[in-house]
Amino acid sequence: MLTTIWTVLSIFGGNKDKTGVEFFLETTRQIIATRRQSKQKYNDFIQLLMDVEKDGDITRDEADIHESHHVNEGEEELESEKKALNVNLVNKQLTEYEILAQAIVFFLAGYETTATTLTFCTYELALNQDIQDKLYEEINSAVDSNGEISYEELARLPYLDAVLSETLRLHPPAQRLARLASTDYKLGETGITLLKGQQIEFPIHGIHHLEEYYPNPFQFNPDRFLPENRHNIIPYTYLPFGAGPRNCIGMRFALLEAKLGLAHIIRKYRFFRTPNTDVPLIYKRSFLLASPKRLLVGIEKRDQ
Ligand code: HEM
Repeated sequence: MLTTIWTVLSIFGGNKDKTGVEFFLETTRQIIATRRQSKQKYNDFIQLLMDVEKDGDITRDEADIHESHHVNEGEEELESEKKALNVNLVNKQLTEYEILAQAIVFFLAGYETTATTLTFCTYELALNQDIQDKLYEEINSAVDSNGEISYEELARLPYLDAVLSETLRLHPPAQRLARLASTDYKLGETGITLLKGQQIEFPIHGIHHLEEYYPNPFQFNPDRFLPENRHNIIPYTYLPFGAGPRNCIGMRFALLEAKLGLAHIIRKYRFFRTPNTDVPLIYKRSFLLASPKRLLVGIEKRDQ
């Protein structure tokens, strides 16, 4: 796994410089060593991984079996999750190498993707003042007298959810998904048979921009994701977090984090288009993460 990460980072960086990975490896190694020495327990991700290493006893929580992407839920999906999550997961232990690999994936997958989502969201809000105003109204009506928003309150705000979902549709941070066929598989009546060992790629960005799934696909229109319209979205045509048993494990956390961040930012600041705002955006060539050459918007403090 680390070899793959190195390759990916080298491609991103455009050279074979391993300094970034080495920094993460060294930091994680040090954290693990210090904790082992002090025997102090922390309430965080690395501690969870260390506990798995120590106890060697991981069995799946019943609730995990029912997890799947909220708009991609179907019998087939749940069945495949059930199969995947019940296989070979008993008594899995992690080596230190695996702990390091997981920690790096979480650093990479966990930060860049959410930051990119919020960046694209501010861009769309800058271009669509009416949508920004509507979002501001919704958020303002939900905060308490201390300016705080509870988890329950955040989760029930339909327009905030719709704005982020539409951002993830129009600008999915991950461009593609990949799977390896574990067996020969005939694709319905298409005449196509996937061969065992073949890699299959799913162009998320392309699927999200097809007129037949999303009318007027290049328009930023959060209404598509409002509760009364959501049923129009065909399962597996909305894939910002992937799908199936190997979909994004950080999805719920990412949505919570992005919603909380956005709510606090929008309450205090307004985004707007400037002469330097590129419309449309100009992208760098990238095989994995969407990355514009530059993304400039104006920002001003709101009168409170
Ligand atoms: C807006 C934010 C995010 C987006 C758009 C995103 C997107 C994705 C996508 C498309 C995949 C591949 C899923 C598939 O192949 O079906 C993935 C996998 C993954 N993501 Fe995220 N992600 C986000 C945030 C996070 C966060 C916050 C974390 C961790 C805290 C995280 C951890 C992971 C991990 C560990 C995997 C690999 C899962 C596996 O292979 O089983 N992601 N993510």
